[in-house]
Amino acid sequence: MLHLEFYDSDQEIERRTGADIAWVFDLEGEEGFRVREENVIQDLTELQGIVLATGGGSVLSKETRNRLSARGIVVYLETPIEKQVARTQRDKRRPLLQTEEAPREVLERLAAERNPLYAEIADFTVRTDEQSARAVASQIIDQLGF
Ligand SMILES: Nc1ncnc2c1ncn2[C@@H]1O[C@H](COP(=O)(O)OP(=O)(O)O)[C@@H](O)[C@H]1O
Ligand SMILES: O=C(O)C1=C[C@@H](OP(=O)(O)O)[C@@H](O)[C@H](O)C1
Repeated sequence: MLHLEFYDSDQEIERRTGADIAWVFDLEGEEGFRVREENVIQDLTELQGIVLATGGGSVLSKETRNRLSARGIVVYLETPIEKQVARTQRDKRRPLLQTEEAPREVLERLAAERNPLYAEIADFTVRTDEQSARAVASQIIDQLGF
C-alpha cells in the first residue's frame, strides 16, 4: 500500500519559528511571511512521497509556482466565495481576514488575483463545496489513479 507523509506549509512555518501564523504576520508583515512560505515550500518540494497542503497565497510567488509544477501533481481545491465566507467566519487565525474590510470583499479580491494562478499550475481541479472532506480526498485518489 502506498504511504504518503502529510505536510502543511503553515504548520511547517509554525514549527520552524515557534510562532503561530498570526504572530509571524504581526512581527514581519505579509512580506516576511511570504519569504518564509517560499523557503519552506522550496525545502518541502525536495521531498518525495508526500502530500503538501500549501497556504492559499503561496501561488503568488513565481518560484513557488514553478517548484510545485515541476515537482508534484497540483490539485486545485476550488471553493465558491459563499462557502469560503461561511467556513472562515468564526476563525480568528487568518490575518488577511482580520481587517475592517468585509470578509466577502477581501475573499473576492484575493480570488480575482489568485484564481488565474491556481488555474495556471493545476493538474486537475476538485470542487470542495458539494461533498465532505473524506469524499474530496477519495475523488483526488481516484483521479490520481492510485
Ligand atoms: N469539504 C468540506 N466540507 C465541509 N467543510 C469543509 C470542507 N473542507 C473544509 N471544510 C472546513 O472549512 C474550514 C476551512 O478548511 P481548511 O482546510 O482550514 O481550509 P484552508 O486550509 O484552505 O484555509 C475548516 O473548518 C474545515 O473543516
Ligand atoms: O490565503 C492566504 O494568503 C493565507 C492563507 C493561510 O493558509 P490556508 O490557505 O491554509 O488558510 C495562511 O497561509 C495565511 O493566513 C495566508
